[in-house]
Amino acid sequence: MQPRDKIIVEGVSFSYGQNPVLKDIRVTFAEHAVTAVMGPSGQGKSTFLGLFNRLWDDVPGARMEGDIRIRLGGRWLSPFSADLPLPLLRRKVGMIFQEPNPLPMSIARNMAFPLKLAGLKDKAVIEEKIRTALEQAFLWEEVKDRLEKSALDLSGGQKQRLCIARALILEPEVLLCDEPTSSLDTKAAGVIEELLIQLKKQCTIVTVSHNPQQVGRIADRILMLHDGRMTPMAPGAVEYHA
Ligand SMILES: Nc1ncnc2c1ncn2[C@@H]1O[C@H](COP(=O)(O)OP(=O)(O)OP(=O)(O)O)[C@@H](O)[C@H]1O
Repeated sequence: MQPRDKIIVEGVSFSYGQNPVLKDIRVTFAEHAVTAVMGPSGQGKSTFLGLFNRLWDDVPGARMEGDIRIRLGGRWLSPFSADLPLPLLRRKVGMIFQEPNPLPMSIARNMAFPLKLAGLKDKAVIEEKIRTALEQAFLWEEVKDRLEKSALDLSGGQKQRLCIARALILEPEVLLCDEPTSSLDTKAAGVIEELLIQLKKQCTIVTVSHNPQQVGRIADRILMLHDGRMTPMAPGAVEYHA
């Protein structure tokens, strides 16, 4: 069966003030796939990723033209739609970053935090959701006996899996990953790679990576960003120096 589109990007250009970064990008993203965005440093990969959850809303002078549609809850919506308030958009389009960013509080409170922001109060439901998300992120077994301990004492790889679990707890339909393994050692990075492959069953994943080997292992599709333009790459054809 042909995979369905999850995201459609139509003629998107983006600039920071006088600095044009993205030029007339037209691309679609398939549901339940890992799509990797590659390209040399400073070409706009993070900028592109951040368009899907309006990360650049508050940057002075930032301007986007064109259209983005994301199929959320069965409806095609623009991230800028009045039907999609920013907190809801960010629940449905989760994001993880290069440096894991747990909050300076316990593992359990890190996990409960987004649920409480979303208005959930039932303690038993929160506990169940925490367990499910930590299991999905391959972290439960490692932390189940230390949920009340500080998240800051976890290893780098564990912190990144905690951040993934914290995004998953909101049941996102899209997960944006901005170089999610670049601060990790090879072993910890391998766990995250395996995790992303598993997570595409439940989410559509768009990941930025500088690592052609990694992309070869995890991506169903590769897009190269260069000079503001985006081009699909054949698997195996990816070779560049960042
Ligand atoms: N908040 C911002 N304000 C102004 N310019 C920015 C901002 N963020 C990024 N830029 C500029 O936009 C361009 C693209 O940056 P971006 O971080 O998106 O590239 P990248 O491909 O993700 O880079 P890298 O691979 O090094 O992470 C760069 O010229 C950068 O200086």
